[in-house]
This record gives sequence, C-alpha cells and structure tokens, in this order.
Amino acid sequence: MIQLSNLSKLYESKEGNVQALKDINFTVEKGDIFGIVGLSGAGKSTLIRCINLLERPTVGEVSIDHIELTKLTSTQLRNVRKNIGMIFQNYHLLSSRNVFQNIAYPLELIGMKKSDIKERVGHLLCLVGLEDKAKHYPSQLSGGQRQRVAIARALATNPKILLSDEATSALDPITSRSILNLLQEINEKLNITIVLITHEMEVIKQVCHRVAVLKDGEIVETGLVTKVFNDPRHPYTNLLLGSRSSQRDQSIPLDFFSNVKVGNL
Ligand SMILES: Nc1ncnc2c1ncn2[C@@H]1O[C@H](COP(=O)(O)OP(=O)(O)OP(=O)(O)O)[C@@H](O)[C@H]1O
Repeated sequence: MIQLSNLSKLYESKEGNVQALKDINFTVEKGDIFGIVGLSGAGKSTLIRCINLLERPTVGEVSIDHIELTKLTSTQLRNVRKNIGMIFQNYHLLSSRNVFQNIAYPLELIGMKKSDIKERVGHLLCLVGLEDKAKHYPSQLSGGQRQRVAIARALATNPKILLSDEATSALDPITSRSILNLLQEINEKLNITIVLITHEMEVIKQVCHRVAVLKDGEIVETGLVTKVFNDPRHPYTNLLLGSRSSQRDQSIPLDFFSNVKVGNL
C-alpha cells in the first residue's frame, strides 16, 4: 500500500519559486493500477518521483506498507527502492549493452550468480515477448520493443511496485495499446501495484482502476475510473475528457484492440 499524506513540493531557485504540489493526499491499495492524469505542468512527474523519493517533498509523508520513507536513512531507503521499479517515456536503456545485458544490469548490481541471471533474464524476455531479441542492441529495436526491454529490466529484481512515467507517450496508438496490455498482464499475473502518470484520459480508461486528476499541483478529483468517467465532478476533468475526441485512437475501431495481444507488435 502506498500512502501520500499532506504532501507538498516547492521548488526554490534564484529565478523564483514554483509550488509544484499542494497538499496531496491519496492511497494506492496493493494490486491496484492507479493513474494520475493532468496537463503539462500539472505536477505529474514531480508527484510520481516523490513516491520513491527521487524528489523529496518539502512537506508531508510518503509511506509504503506503513514505512515512512522520508524518515529512513539512505541505506534503508535503498532497500525500500529495491521493491520499486520505474519506467520512463524515453526508456533510459544503456545503448552499449544488448537487450539481455540491459535486463541483467540490475541483477549484476545486486550480485546475482551468472547462471541465475541467465535463467531470470530468459524468463523476463518471455514475459515481455522478446525471446528472439536478446542479442539486439537498443538502436536495433522499435520504440515499443525498447519499452518492453525497459519493463523487463524494471521487473528484474521482483519489485512490488512499478512506477510508469508517461511510458506510452512516445508510442503510436497501437503500440501504446500493446504496452498497456502488457502492464495489465503484469499487474494481474504478478500482482504488482502500478502507479502511472499520463496526460491522456484514454490511457486511464484502458488500464487504470482508480484515478487522481491533478491540476496546478492539486488533486481536484479522485475515485474509481468508471465513476470519474461517468460522472465527472470537476470542470477540469470534463476538459480532459472532452479533449479525448482529438486524441490518438479516434479513428481506430474499439474492437480492433481486443485482438492486440502482448508480443504481437
Ligand atoms: N527541478 C525543478 N526546478 C524548478 N521547477 C521545477 C522543477 N521541476 C519541475 N518544476 C516545475 O514544477 C511544475 C510541475 O512540473 P512537472 O514536470 O512535475 O509537471 P508535469 O505535469 O509532469 O509536466 P509535463 O507533462 O510537461 O512533463 C512546473 O511548473 C515545472 O516548471
């Protein structure tokens, strides 16, 4: 369980201060797929980075399974972070390492035996549908395949939580859908809690159970996705829902996606 309480973030600089987050409160239950949606500058990246303390909140608490992260020593925090994987819009793969070596990297860092690494990476390659790409380098892969490698690497050490920072934003609609299907499969098969940020309501609709709508650093609405979509309470949510008509899958029939399976693309 992830719990954020009274969390605020103020960026201070010579150029001026920015109140990026204001009094954020929410709970993500174990096994949930929780989406945070908002327009550019709403504070989404700051918020998701506060969950693993890549960004330290100015005020407030971040608890994971009732452990308050802001009070931990750096060694304790490193241990907690082993349970949190993260994926990014730009994949962050190591270009000098092939697919196998990229996925193996976090396992090498924790000192796993070579034979165990081989077995674990093989398993992860199957999970993300890239068994035949082990020796390819990132430059030889499509965006969707790169994101699959990044997902496999993020799952390598068996985390309980996966944070997704706009992981599908750089992808075309069909590839994006296949990555979202993969995240859903991972959530269901491995019971991993997923927190994702996005600027697209369509992404929220496709995979999330619950959503928080973030505007100018504040949560203006939160709840079950079905409820927020069917009965939005805040004008900003309506605005985001309204903008869906101009977004990605407008021209693709919905039943098309039911045939898109992990590994097909
Ligand atoms: N390191 C920083 N120093 C100062 N201000 C920052 C810093 N990082 C972010 N900000 C400011 O905080 C606010 C929230 O930024 P953030 O990147 O969290 O928003 P976002 O919703 O993720 O935006 P986008 O979708 O465009 O990435 C913005 O006004 C941004 O300019």
